[in-house]
Amino acid sequence: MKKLRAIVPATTANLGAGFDTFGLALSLYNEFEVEEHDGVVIETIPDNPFLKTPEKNLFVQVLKYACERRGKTFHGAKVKQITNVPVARGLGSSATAIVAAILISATVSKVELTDDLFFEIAYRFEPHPDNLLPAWKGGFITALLQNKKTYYQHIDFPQDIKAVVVIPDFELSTEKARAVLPEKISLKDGVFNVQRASLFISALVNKQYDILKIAMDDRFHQPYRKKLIPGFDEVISNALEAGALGASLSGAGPTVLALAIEKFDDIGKAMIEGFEKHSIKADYKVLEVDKRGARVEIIE
Ligand SMILES: Nc1ncnc2c1ncn2[C@@H]1O[C@H](COP(=O)(O)OP(=O)(O)O)[C@@H](O)[C@H]1O
Ligand SMILES: N[C@@H](CCOP(=O)(O)O)C(=O)O
Repeated sequence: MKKLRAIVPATTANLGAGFDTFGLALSLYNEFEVEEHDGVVIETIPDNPFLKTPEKNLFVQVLKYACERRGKTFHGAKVKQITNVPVARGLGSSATAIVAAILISATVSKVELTDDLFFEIAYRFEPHPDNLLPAWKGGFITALLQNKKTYYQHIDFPQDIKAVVVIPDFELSTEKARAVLPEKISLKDGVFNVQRASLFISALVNKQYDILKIAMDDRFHQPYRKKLIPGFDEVISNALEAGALGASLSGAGPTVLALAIEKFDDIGKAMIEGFEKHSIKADYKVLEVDKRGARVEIIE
């Protein structure tokens, strides 16, 4: 096997009312380099002892599965990861690892990567098309999984909208953030979210940005998850006051997302203040929408 590199964008899922449905690729990238090796050796930049453990490293686990699925023995791999997407912060870090390994396996085995093949492998590791699809294909995607089939649509995301993501300095695993969700929701809350999710799509298509503020509200997950995120309400209201078009939890959190066409730094700083009032340190990034999705390069 040659030395290969996969570059995969971060994603922000849900965007408020589109819980388990909407996902957007962002201009922040994880890189995964791999070459054949006896045994597994993982280097992570920056150093991350957790990700250097092969059993915890989804990139290695998916590579191994994809290799064995082809009837081959997995002898190991030398992996170098440049991790710009923080782990367990609601920016689709696990999806970057899964997508990278699937794309690299398909390239090595010279197999055409169909949707069926992609999802057959990906869903063994993470059942979230709202992260997997934008990480793979880029842009904004609305998706659903029914009877083992994934239905999805790409929607043009306005060029002038940027994402301000405010990343607090604590981790929240997707597993933990899903464990606090209720089994059932009321009809009233169901209607609330359907109305807002539909309005969100219409506002994007018609470029009617003043509607985004109301369209990004949610009753499916944020009211439950915010208990795990000190300052959440204040961070959202600070973002809106500073000029954001709309704001929501990013994925399962704890990162908070604001969409904006101006005042990006003011919005980022105001959101950080919201966290700081609750003694949480945070950092912000102003990101573009990634339209390209994941890619694989042959290095040597
Ligand atoms: N960049 C990565 N490389 C390899 N494995 C990863 C990576 N990011 C996450 N994982 C694995 O996936 C698990 C689940 O991560 P998760 O909580 O879903 O994070 P995120 O919300 O950032 O996707 C982690 O505990 C880790 O074992
Ligand atoms: N729809 C999922 C998305 C999880 O995204 P992540 O980036 O936090 O893994 C959810 O909200 O649980």
